[in-house]
Order: sequence, then C-alpha cells, then structure tokens
Amino acid sequence: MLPTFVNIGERTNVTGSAKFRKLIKAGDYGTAVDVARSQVENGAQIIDVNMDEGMLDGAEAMGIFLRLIASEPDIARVPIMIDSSKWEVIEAGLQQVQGKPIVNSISLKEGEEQFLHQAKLCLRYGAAVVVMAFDEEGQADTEDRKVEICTRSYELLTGMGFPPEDIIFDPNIFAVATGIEEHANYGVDFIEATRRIKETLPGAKVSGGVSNVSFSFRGNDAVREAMHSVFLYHAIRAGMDMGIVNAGQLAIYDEIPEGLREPVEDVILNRRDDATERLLEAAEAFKGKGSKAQEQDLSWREGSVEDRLSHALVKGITEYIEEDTEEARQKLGRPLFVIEGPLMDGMNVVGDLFGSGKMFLPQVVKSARVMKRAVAYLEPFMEEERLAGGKEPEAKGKVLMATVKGDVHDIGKNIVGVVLQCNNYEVVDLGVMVPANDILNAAEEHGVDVIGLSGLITPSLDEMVSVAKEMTRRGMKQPLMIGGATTSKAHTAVKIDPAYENGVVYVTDASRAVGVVSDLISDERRTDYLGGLREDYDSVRASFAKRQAKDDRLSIEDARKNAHELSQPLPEAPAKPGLHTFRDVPLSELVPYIDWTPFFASWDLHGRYPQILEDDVVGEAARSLFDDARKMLETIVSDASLAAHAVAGLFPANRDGDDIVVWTDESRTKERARFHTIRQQMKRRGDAANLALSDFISVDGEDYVGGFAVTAGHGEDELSAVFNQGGDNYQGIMVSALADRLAEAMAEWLHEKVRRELWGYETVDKAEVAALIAEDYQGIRPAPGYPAQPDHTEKETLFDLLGAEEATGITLTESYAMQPGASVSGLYFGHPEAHYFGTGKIGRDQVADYAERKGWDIETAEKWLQPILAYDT
Ligand SMILES: C[S@@+](CC[C@H](N)C(=O)[O-])C[C@H]1O[C@@H](n2cnc3c(N)ncnc32)[C@H](O)[C@@H]1O
Repeated sequence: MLPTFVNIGERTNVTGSAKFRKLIKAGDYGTAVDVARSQVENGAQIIDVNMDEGMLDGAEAMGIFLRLIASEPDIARVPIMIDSSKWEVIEAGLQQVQGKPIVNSISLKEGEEQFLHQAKLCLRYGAAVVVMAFDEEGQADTEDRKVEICTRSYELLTGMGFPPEDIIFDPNIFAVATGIEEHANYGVDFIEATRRIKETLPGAKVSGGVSNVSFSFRGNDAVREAMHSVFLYHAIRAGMDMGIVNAGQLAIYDEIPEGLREPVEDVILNRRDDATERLLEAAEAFKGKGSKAQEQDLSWREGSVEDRLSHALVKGITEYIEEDTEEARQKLGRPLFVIEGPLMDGMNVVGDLFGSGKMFLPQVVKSARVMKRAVAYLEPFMEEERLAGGKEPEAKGKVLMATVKGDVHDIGKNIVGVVLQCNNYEVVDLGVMVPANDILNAAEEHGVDVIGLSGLITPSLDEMVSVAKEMTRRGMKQPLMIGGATTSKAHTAVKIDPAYENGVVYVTDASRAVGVVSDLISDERRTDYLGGLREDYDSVRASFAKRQAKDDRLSIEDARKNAHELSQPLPEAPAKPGLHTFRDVPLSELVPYIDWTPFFASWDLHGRYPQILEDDVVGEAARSLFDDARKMLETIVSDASLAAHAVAGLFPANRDGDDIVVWTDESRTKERARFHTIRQQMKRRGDAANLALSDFISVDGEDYVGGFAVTAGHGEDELSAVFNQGGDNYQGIMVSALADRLAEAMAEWLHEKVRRELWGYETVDKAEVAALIAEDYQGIRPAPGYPAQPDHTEKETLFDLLGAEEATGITLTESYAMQPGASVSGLYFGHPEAHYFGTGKIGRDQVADYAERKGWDIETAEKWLQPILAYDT
C-alpha cells in the first residue's frame, strides 16, 4: 500500500459490526470505546462512527460515544468521521468532536438546496465532508455518471467557498463477481472515475467502502482479503486517498499466492469474460485460510489468563478484559469463581500495591473501572445462576455513603466509594444533600454494615452530630465513618463520638477508608480497634477540655479597643463602581489561572505542582493523572461543556463597629447592605491587633468594598453522569475535580480584572501566574465560611447585594453551600494592609453581640458559629 493512503476504521459502525451494535444497544459504551481504541492501535487513521439503527436514538448515542472517545487521548488523536444518513445525528456528532471532524455524508440526492444547506453547516463547524456520488436520479454506477455527479458537486461546493481540500468524494464501490453481467465493470468504473476526479477536480480527495467489492465472497476471508488488497493496489495508483477498510483484514499484495492473485486481478479489472467462474474455482482452494484480524504483540498477553487479568487490573487496561473474563469463566466453570478467584486476586494485588504506597488513588480508580467492566460482563451469567438458585458473590460488607443535608460536595465521597468497591465492598451511594432520615432509613433497608458521612462546609459538622444522635435514638448498631474537608479528629472526638456509642471513626483520607472498614467489619478485630480508638479520642477530648479551661480570651470590648488601625492611604475610588456580570466566559481564558496543586491533592497526591510531576514516589501517577486531566480539560474547553458565569460589584462602604456598611451611593446616607464580621478575642502578643475584617475599611473616609460570585459548575453534573453511566467513574470524578479548578481559576481571573480594571488600583506590571496563585498582590477576597469570617450565612447578604443568583445561576442550600459546587464567592478588600487571618475561638460575649447584630437568638448564633465557640454548648 502506498504510504499516503489513509485507513478509515469501520468497526464502530452499528450497521457493519454486530458486536458494536450489541454494545451500543446494551448501553455498554465503555467496551464500545475499546473497539475504537483497538482500531486505532491496528492502524486506523480515521474512525468512522455510525449509529443508524432503527432501535437506537442515533443522535443521543452519537453524542455520548463521541464525547467518551474525545477524552481518550489514544483515540482522540485520529480524526472522527461522523457517519449517518440522518442529518440530526450528524449535527449531534459535530457538537461533540474536537479537532477537525469529517461528515459522512452529503449528496445531491434531495436536490441542490438541501445539499448546499448541509454543506454550509459543515463549513460552519469546519468539517470536511464526504460527498456521495448520488443525485436526484440515483446512485452513480458507471464511470461517466460518477465523474458527472462529483464534478457538479465540486462546482457547487467550491462556488460557495468550501475549501476543495475538505471535499472527499465517495464514487461508490459496488460488488463485483456477482454473476450479473452489468456488475462486472464496477471495479474498473470506480478506479477510472477516481483517476478522472483526481485529474480534473483539484484538491478533492477520493474515498470508498472497500469491503463492498468482495461482497459475493462472504465467508471466504482469504479471497475477500485478496480482493480488497488488489482493488486498493489499483485504486490507490489511480489516486484513491482513503478508504474504509479493516486493516486487520487485508492481505499484503505481494504475498497473495499467484494462484489467487491472478484470478482476483482478472475480476477486479474485468479482464476476461470468464473471470468470475475462474475465481470461484480458485476460491474453493483458499476457503478458511483468511488471516485473523491482527493481534497486538503485547507480551503480557502471553501469560496465563489469571496473570492477564491481574495485569489489566493493575495497569487499568479495559481493552481485553471481556475476552479474558470470558476465558476465565470457561476455564473455571462459573462466573462466581471468576470474581472470587482471579478478579479478587488481581484486586488484592492492587490493594497491596496501594497499601504499600506503590500505587496511588487515580490508578486505583482506573483499576476499579476495569473490575466494573469484568463484573458487568459476568452479570448476565450470574443472573442465569441466580434464577437457578445459585450462590451470590459475597461482598466483604456493605457500606452506605452520603454527603449530608445542605452540602453538595462529593469528590471525596465518590473516590472513597470507588476504592471500597474495588476492594469488594458493596457501596450504597445516596449522593449529596441527603437528610438524616433518608440516610438511616436506607441503612436499615439495605442492612449496611457501616455508614459513611461526608461534608465539606462547617454547617455539615452539625448535621453529622444530628445524624449520630438520631442513630442513638433509633438504637442503631452500625459504626459511623466521618470524612470530608472540614471534618477533623477533634470535632469527631468532641462532638460526634459522644452522640453515638457504637463507634464513630474519623477517616483522614480515601486511602485509609479500606483499612478502617475492614477493621470495623471484622469480628475478630472490631473490639480492639474501637477500644484503641476510644483511648485516642479520650485523649483528644482531654486536651480540648484543658484548652477550654484556660480560656484567657479578651472581652469583646477590650478586643475592639485593640482593633487594627489603617495607616496607609485608602485605595482610590473604583474606576467602574456598581455591578458587573460576565456570562459564558470562554473557559480557555481561565485555564492559565488554574492552580494545579489542589487538583493533585483532591486525588490524594500531595506535593506542589509542577515539582510533583518529577517526584520520585508519586511522579509517575501524577504525570499520568495530569495527562488525563489535560486531555479532559481540552475537551471541556473546546466543547464548552461547562458554563462559567461571574458577577462582581464595587460599592461605597464604611466601617461601623465590627460591621461593614454598604451604601446605596456616594452620598453615603442610605444603607444598601450590612456585612457582619467577627473579631479575634485571643490575647495578642506585642502590638498585634485583634482583627476583624471590618478593620480593613475606613470609618469615615471615602472607602469601598467589593463582592463577587463565580461558578464554572453548570453542566458538571450532566457531564459526569455521561461518564458514570458508561461505568467510568475515573472520568466522572475528573470532571468534578476540573470544574472545581476552573471555578477557583475564575476567582483568580476575576480578582485580577477587578484590581486592574474595575477597581483599577493595580497598575504595576501584570503578575506572573505563580505570584497570582500565591495571592501575592494588594487586596484580598475572603470567603464566608473561611477563617476570617467563619459564618456561612453572610453569603446570603452577599448574594442579595450582587443579585448573584440571577447573574450566575448559583443558589444557596439551607446550609449555605453554593450550588453548583464548583462555585466561589467572597468580599473584596483593596487596602494594602488587608490580609487573611483567622478569628480563632470566640467567647459568649461576642456571640451575644453578634446575635443581636444579626437579629438572631443566641441559639441560632451558636448553631452557625459552632466551630469557633470557645465554650461548650
Ligand atoms: C482556598 S484557596 C483557593 C485558591 C487556590 N489557588 C485554589 O485554586 O484552590 C484561597 C482562597 O480562600 C479564601 N481564604 C483563604 N484564607 C482565608 C481566610 N483566612 N479568611 C477568609 N478567606 C480565606 C480566599 O478566598 C482565598 O482567595
């Protein structure tokens, strides 16, 4: 074959491949993606995707499949040919493809108007287009008709500005040697038409579906392969540029035995009247001799099936998992034996490597997707056994996972769920914002062994205490696991553990979850484990009590007397005061502002970016994760699959005690909003002040405060659902982690815009990204719920002031979590002395004072300020 010929893979075509059709109909997109991958590995340089099947929603299937392959770097590097006779399916595909798509196909079948309309849309998407030699009269079969239709199409297309090099003609390859005389010249018609098209229509390319030519020799692979190869040999010399051909089913021209090549050549080139008969005769001798589809020469494929399964699990390779699982099933006799035998053994290897620090979370999550695929394959066989009364595979135990009421964050919870699953625990995942009653009802209904609660924001801590109390009231027995960003050993020991006596365990990170669950479930180890934990928590409680006893805080009045006094000049008045809304900010603008370090942390890979990529221990895992992340990010950016909106506002403001008053206008007479801040009451050393955020605003000068809310989370749930439904939690979690990164990046992007343009006080050279990430600039953007203002309810005031819900679509839950989760909000302070700090714990006097300022009763104040109370309630 000449090197310039481009191979188009055809196995991802539901009309041409029964296997692919079955996978798509069963919704098994994960395995369907492997079909695409194996084509690329076998040499396909373009892959043709076709979903035209009566029982399928072609547009939906096309959309899902193309989205999935776009995130597979080894597949996405080749162009995609979107193949459908239905225009809406083609459009659904065009919306998903990154890089240059190819539309297969348009034609003059329905007349010029339709043809030009569709061509225009292709042009708009920058797509190349396959034009069938088909017009109002029908499909072209002779050389002259082929050339005539292609010429007419070419003139119409170039006339409307279509680049000639983006035009690919398919002049129809039809079957030869059918026994019908008129078909005998079809091979020659194509080859000669190709020659003329290439000579007379500059820039245009020629393609075709090669396997058609050998259709009458179905069942005789040796002859078919020889026919394909001979046909291509001549067509390529005539100028054929590309073709749909199974590279694995192609004989090498020079290696076709003489006794076959000559009769094949006679048929293809229509050289003798008796060519068909002679080939039929020769064909008999070659029956059953076709070469098998090319196997990849991967040495691990040569091991025993157990070794192969183990390798696939450890390396996260899904490609051969079904054939290996099937082989194991046949070898071992029952699906259950495969799960409990080689698959569990393989996962134990993963577990050991993970436990000994030789594998890391992202890799384990990838292993889990291989395991899932194998189990899904075995599922129908297990169902058969189930019907026959067979034994179920036994999970080591059942764990319920939920993010508590009012909280929306679930990356950590999802990772823990996947890690537990791949260690053979059954996980019942109730999702996010789950009320206590739903959690406990589900726990009883499913008979779970352990309940895991997750939460990210501080109000969730209180909610976890409520769940624990309710478990006591219901007389439940299961131990409770606590995890998530704001949870801590101290809070668990001091607040949650005393509320429930059957075991409350704080789990630092996902990698610990398996060990904890296994200790909790084991009849032998549970008592010892919980005993050890009790001692540990007792000492945490004792030191907490000791700290509380020596409460040497200042009174709130004394603390106020030691407020920070501004000495430098106030920042100038904002260049553009008032509200500024930014809708659908291009994600590509945000990408440079991404701080990657927290991304790795969300996967339990700790270390600074970019050094982490070269780390001796986690470097390899980090690099692979980073590659996958960037690939996914590219897809998200080019598809604009997440919508990024922001609002910022700058207002006249003054300090009023520990409050910040926002004025309606420069007359500074009418209050538009009031932010309440909290003051440090700890004894400060030397001349350090007892800070409150209000200190960074002047009492009587012409001062200003700002506020902002940004989100990059619209679309996240839908996108991660596509992956999760396809059994790919790895990519599902990746989407959430990237949405979070983009939201934080947007906060940085907007803050810079505010400093440089909207407020405009920053005139120094633009900071380097590293300096931005280190927040090394004048001004801060403290967020409610963070140490300088731990009260989440202040978000309500902020959101009202900004009209944030309407501007960005972010809503607040009953715990003041922002939804979508990938959102950030806060205040802007521009004064050069403004800096981050923590309020520390506060006393009863400030709580009472704060309650009065907020219009709350003491109980409400204590509820929202719980994490910073210096006293027990
Ligand atoms: C949580 S990090 C986020 C930025 C980080 N580059 C990222 O991408 O994840 C820093 C942000 O947290 C908030 N923050 C940090 N310390 C704070 C404090 N002491 N008080 C209030 N807000 C704080 C501020 O909004 C600050 O911009």
